[in-house]
Amino acid sequence: MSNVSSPPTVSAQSNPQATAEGAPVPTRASLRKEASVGARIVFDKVSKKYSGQAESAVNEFSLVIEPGEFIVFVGPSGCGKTTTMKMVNRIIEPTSGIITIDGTDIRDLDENKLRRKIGYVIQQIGLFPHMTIAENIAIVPKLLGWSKERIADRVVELLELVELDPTEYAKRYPKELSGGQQQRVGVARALAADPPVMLMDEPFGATDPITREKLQDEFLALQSRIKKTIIFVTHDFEEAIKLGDKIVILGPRTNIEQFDTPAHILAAPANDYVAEFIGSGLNLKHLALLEVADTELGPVGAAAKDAASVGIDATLRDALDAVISGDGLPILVLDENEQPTASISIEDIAKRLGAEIEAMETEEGVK
Ligand SMILES: Nc1ncnc2c1ncn2[C@@H]1O[C@H](COP(=O)(O)OP(=O)(O)OP(=O)(O)O)[C@@H](O)[C@H]1O
Repeated sequence: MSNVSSPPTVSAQSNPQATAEGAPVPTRASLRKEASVGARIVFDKVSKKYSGQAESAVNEFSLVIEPGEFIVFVGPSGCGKTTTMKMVNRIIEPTSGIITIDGTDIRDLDENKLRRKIGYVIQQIGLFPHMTIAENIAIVPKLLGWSKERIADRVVELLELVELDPTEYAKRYPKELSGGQQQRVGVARALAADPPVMLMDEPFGATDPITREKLQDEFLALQSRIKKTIIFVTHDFEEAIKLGDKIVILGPRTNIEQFDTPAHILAAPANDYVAEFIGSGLNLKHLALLEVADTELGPVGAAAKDAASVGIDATLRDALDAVISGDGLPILVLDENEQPTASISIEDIAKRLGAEIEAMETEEGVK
């Protein structure tokens, strides 16, 4: 479950330079320059058996996550996603097995030190209602003994990072923000001390579909800049293919059914379990990973002058939606300057999809 009883202070994070011993006060530009990149996380035969349970919830789970990778754990309810994630910051202790971060066994790290390396974002957000947004974000830097000036600087930087205007939001209280805005603050707070690792447990799960999509897009853009190592738990396979560099599809007791890129999983599900999990919308989901720009397109003249249009940087999923809503006829493709540059038809889309799947299957076969 994604319930978290721990107070937000466990979502502590660290800046290696930022210790209570008193590091020099960096400027905002230097903070950005020093930003920690992700760490390598290795699970080696990690198991967890809760007392009173007949079977272990997590059973000999082994996985290597490289620095800066965005890994999504997806699987049915109760398969052990959250338990596995919470063992990384030692909210839950494994029964056996080893987890290392950058080569260090996490049991050899002081718990507080460990948690300062790890940002933690959960669905319930856990903002303190009696603290302003700025105070909420400042919790961990304060614990780390940062100067007032440095904290204030970091709060502004983080609010800008998550696209909330500091002058407008810093002094508000959580209840004065929408659910999506609160979730952005949750992300900002987890990033406060620049941790190399982020654990995210269904962070966007409680938001409506439109807000959720927006938060996903924003977070992807953010990750392309900050390059943390992320473990993200979700029930939602669509969310997994949109966000993950790689997806871990889990079966009962965290059995890894497939660990691969979204495109490979869609093109070549490892077994029936995965195929079933992906569901019948497989090809449609695949289209969301392909771009109009990389597709063989028709001439501008193939589309009617008043046809609908799609941007050259859109996905084939968007293009298909536009084609279908335009009665199935070819539509215009617009370049960066919004000028017609080509057309796209259902046949162009189908051809690209077929070629892509064939190429991936061949690649799989060669491996
Ligand atoms: N504190 C606990 N004590 C006993 N059993 C637990 C405890 N926490 C979880 N479990 C059990 O361990 C298994 C894995 O739970 P976990 O929350 O890790 O699954 P999950 O995949 O994250 O599920 P969900 O998607 O529903 O959040 C489940 O069978 C659950 O009932």
